[in-house]
Amino acid sequence: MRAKSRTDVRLDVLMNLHTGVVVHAPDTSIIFSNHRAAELLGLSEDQMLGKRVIDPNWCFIDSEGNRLAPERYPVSLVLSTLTPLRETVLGVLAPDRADIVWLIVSAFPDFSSSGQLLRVVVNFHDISQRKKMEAELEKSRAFAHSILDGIAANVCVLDEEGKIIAVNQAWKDFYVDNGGAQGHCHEGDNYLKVCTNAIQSLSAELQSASQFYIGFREIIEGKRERFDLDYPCHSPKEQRWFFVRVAAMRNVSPRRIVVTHVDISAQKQTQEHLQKSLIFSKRMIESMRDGVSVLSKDGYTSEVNPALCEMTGFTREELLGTSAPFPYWPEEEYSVIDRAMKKTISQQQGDFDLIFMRKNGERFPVSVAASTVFDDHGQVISYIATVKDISDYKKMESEIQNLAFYDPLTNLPNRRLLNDRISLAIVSSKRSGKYAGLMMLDLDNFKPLNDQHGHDVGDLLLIEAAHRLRSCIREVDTVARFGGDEFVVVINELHRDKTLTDAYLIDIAEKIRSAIAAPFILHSGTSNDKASIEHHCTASIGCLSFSSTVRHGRDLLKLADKQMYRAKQQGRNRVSLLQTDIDESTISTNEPQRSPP
Ligand SMILES: Nc1nc2c(ncn2[C@@H]2O[C@H](COP(=O)(O)OP(=O)(O)OP(=O)(O)O)[C@@H](O)[C@H]2O)c(=O)[nH]1
Repeated sequence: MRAKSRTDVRLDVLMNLHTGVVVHAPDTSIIFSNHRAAELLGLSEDQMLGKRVIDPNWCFIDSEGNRLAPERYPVSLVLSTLTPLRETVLGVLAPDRADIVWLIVSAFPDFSSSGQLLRVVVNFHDISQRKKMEAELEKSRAFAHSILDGIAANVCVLDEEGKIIAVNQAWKDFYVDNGGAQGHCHEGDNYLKVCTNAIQSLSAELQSASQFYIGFREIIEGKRERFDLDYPCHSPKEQRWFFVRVAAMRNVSPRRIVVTHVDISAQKQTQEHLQKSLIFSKRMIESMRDGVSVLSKDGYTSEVNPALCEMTGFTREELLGTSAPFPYWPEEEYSVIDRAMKKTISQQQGDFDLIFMRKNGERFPVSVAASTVFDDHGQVISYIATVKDISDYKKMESEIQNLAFYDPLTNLPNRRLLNDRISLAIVSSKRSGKYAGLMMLDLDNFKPLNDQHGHDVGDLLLIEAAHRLRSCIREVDTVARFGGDEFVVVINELHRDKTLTDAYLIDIAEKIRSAIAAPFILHSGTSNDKASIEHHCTASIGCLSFSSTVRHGRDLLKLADKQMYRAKQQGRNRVSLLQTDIDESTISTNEPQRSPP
């Protein structure tokens, strides 16, 4: 077999090159095409050789997918300009092929030594795969961008030197909102320069600016991966706050850094309002005149106000952190207060009158209003109790009680209480079967003392007379002021025998009469003008014994009154006893007829 000539070898190589090669004559007709060219162009060699116009359905398209007119084909351009065409990207639409084959095409004119155009050599190779990857890449870039643009935060991506290489839509909008020119958004600028300008124009706080620079530099230098910062970005018109996160992307080379700014002004404002309202509540609690104690949901004291400390005598430090039994609970009241606490927990609130204890051990009455505090989800946050010291109130209450039942001048029981005591004596007599005694006493010639020395001196005598009466009887017995200079004495459970009772009654009445008959030394006048008055006074006493045969105290009082007037009539300063056993008939026939003695 004949060895191939060098020309044959070259032709073989050319024919089998991986690059497509087509040679056109100056009239554009194809004079050479290798296998790869036919393959890439989607034509048979027969369809190519000697042809100018190929299949009408066959064409080149540009990168946008537009069909190219034949005069813009590479060969036509070289023929018209007689200059080379380098690396043009073209797509081939072949009739029998579904996919576009993308080529990178170069074409060169070939001249003779005399400068005559001999041919145009066109070469091309397949970049479809690369194009496909680029399209995929573009798709994923578009996808990433749409995600970025969908983020409300301002995001920018920096290269390893801190240059901004991408920003999202929110960043662009923010830039424009802040007076930046539409279309420009710092892409290509160094991020630190952008920050410096922003800080200068917005007069932000220097401290957060320097924190930011340090953190940012460390990320750029790869010393740390991430940092977060809240920073003020106030404009003359607005108070704004931002949260910034600077983070290096993971597993990305070369290094990329993502900066995210989130406007947290609303959150900050809410925080500030919350802070203010917390301070307000604290001040309010502090300024409350009632004591306040706040317990955590676990029952530990988390707050107390100065009023509670003052009231109890314990310091804030001594009360904070304490749990039941609290230092101001008296031991003997533990169970009562504990019940109140449990009631508050089960019913979410409660009002209680309790006894608390001061640090010095003194007990004092308090009124406590306790309630449970819930969060928005209905979970218990704490318990709060306001504590009012009601010592004064209780004192007043007892004074009112006194006024209702006691005579303010002598402090003896008044008529109302006397009626109760007589009723009790009747009940007690029924139970014991013993007689009780009743005395009606009227001072003799009291009026002249008033007339001569005035009512104040008369008052002094009434007070002293009350003392003397009290000293003549037992604790269990009663001396009441009936009115004016009249007193009533009730003596309980004397004897089962009436005669003995009467005798005993006379004894007491005589004792009283003697006590009243003793001279009264009355000190009148002011401290500068004091006078001592000696006054002699006597008493007329009507007395009777009674048992449970009597139903109404008022009947006894009427009978004793009548008896007392008898004593007056008999010459005063004496005791007169009703000797008959009292029953309904005695009462009806003994209707008192007061007449002046
Ligand atoms: N100082 C003073 N006098 C009173 C008070 N209540 C009543 N009196 C006076 O007490 C006097 C009682 O009157 P009488 O019992 O009729 O006068 P009396 O001089 O005691 O006469 P006899 O009872 O008949 O001996 C009246 O002058 C009343 O004004 C009082 O609270 N203080």
